[in-house]
Amino acid sequence: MLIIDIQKRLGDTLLEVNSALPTFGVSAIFGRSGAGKTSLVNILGGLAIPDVGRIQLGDRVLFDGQRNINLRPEQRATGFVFQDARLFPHYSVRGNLNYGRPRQPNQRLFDTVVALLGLDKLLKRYPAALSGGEKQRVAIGRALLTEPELLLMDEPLASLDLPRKQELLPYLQRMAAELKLPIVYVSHSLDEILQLADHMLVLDSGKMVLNGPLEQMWDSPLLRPWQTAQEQSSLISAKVIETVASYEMSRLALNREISLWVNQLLPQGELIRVRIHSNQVSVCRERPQASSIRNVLPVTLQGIEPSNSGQYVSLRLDLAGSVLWANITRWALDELQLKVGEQFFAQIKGVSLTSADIAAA
Ligand SMILES: Nc1ncnc2c1ncn2[C@@H]1O[C@H](COP(=O)(O)OP(=O)(O)OP(=O)(O)O)[C@@H](O)[C@H]1O
Repeated sequence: MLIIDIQKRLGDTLLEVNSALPTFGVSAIFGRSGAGKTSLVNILGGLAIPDVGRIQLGDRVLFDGQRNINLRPEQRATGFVFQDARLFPHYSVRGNLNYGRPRQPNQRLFDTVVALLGLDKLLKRYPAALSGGEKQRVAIGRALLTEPELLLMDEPLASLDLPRKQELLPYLQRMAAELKLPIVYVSHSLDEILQLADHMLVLDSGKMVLNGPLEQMWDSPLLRPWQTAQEQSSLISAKVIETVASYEMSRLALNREISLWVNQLLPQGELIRVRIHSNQVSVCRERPQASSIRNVLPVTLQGIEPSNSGQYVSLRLDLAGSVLWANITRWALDELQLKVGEQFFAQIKGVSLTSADIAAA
């Protein structure tokens, strides 16, 4: 565990975090501008000092105010990746990658990182001849080659345009999946977090308001301010149990009886996280016959929440133990006379799920 129990006054804001993050996978730090995300990451890396508290990574104490322990950044074994790549312009890519490596560098790790980040063809180039996305890949490689025990990434995609972001995301996904290294990842983007993170900590005005596994945090009402009705969604993890190559569809098992078809060919046996937009889910009392919709799934109504605009309501449904949200009009709610505890069917179009909605879990 990465134990964080700190306080720091930042002007008018008191940053106060008391939490534990897992020491595997990607933990996203999310929140509004000025919430304290960068300050928290700087504190973890030793670039800023808390007023009081303790930070412990596994059994290593990085900071303990009471015991006067404050490891310097280089003693903490943390790698940093910032918004801008901060490469040395007079060093080649190879020179940048070698900067800050241990005295007896691990050649196998060098080869792995170069392959993982697709840097082999860039090694002789200088930063001026790299695109923004390529520079960030080098910055990430350089951080990994310092052989850190914790990688801190402060909005590494924020300075890139959308095509460059999309170019870099698969590298980050591969890196997160293949390296056994905890990553703390600051982001403004729920889309990015969906693609990368396993865990999410949300800060609001310096206070931690959410902290837990991504699926459990995803539909929290506290995240609503970031989501328009079109963006409201549920997040469900499931294993790929069947693929139909001729139709490019895959079936995900939600439990022994219930499964979800998605319009992607996915690797058999892989655990997948899928986002289902609430506007793409409709409900019906009877199972429709001969429908074009692939997914007609039994659900139980757990709750009905009004929307801000009052035009529609959000139904909280139990789908094989996972939460599924459906937005329907108030008119439909009145007509169907839905009551909490009732069982009926949810319909989800397989084609409503795109690659941006699907990530490895
Ligand atoms: N050294 C400091 N002294 C005084 N106030 C500070 C200091 N550092 C940060 N702050 C303030 O603390 C708050 C949190 O800043 P921080 O940069 O950590 O937020 P953030 O969530 O990373 O924001 P952004 O998403 O805009 O980068 C802001 O209001 C900022 O002005």
